[in-house]
Amino acid sequence: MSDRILVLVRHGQSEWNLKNLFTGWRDPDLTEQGVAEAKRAGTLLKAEGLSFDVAFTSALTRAQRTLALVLGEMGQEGVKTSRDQALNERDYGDLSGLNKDDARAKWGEEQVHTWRRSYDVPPPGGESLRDTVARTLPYYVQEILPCVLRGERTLVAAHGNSLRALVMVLEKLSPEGIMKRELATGAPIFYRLAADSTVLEKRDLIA
Ligand SMILES: O=C(O)[C@@H](CO)OP(=O)(O)O
Repeated sequence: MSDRILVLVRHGQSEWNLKNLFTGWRDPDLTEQGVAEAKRAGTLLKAEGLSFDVAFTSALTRAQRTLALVLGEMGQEGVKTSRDQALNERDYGDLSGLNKDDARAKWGEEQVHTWRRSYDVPPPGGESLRDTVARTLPYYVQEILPCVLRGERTLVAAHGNSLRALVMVLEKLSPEGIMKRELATGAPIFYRLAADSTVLEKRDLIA
């Protein structure tokens, strides 16, 4: 029986991460540092002796490019890949494109933190993390999980909050627990699942 392996990786630093802008569904590319982070993720995964049978990513450039760089570094360019907007970043609505410090100055530290990290308070015109879970989870259950359970080693390259939505489910975190969970750019998280889809083993490949 082969292992049920799932690796999640957040895209490398984007131009808008660097400029400190709310990004959401906007589509900036990776910075040079982001490219280096994605390559380092590939090197780390290769050093673990891992290879992948299938990959998933969002409809956004920064995640797709990260996936390509990871697979390129592993010498695995041909891996079957699915792209879907179900894995897109949480939609930041009216905040998209605004500077995060300017937003804090305008609405206050606490309000901006609530918009960024609460479970169920959406930013104006955008999605809460709960809304993001509601669109990523069906895709996970219908498309990603069946591959993992069939024993196909699976890589998902996506975004801070679309991956926090999956991490919440995988790690059975409460709404309070997920508030404190930050995902670093280009830092792979390795999971080995049981046949009932619960997590047997979890490792952060960058401490
Ligand atoms: O701007 C965004 O889309 C996200 C990820 O970079 O930011 P935050 O850390 O506020 O969730």
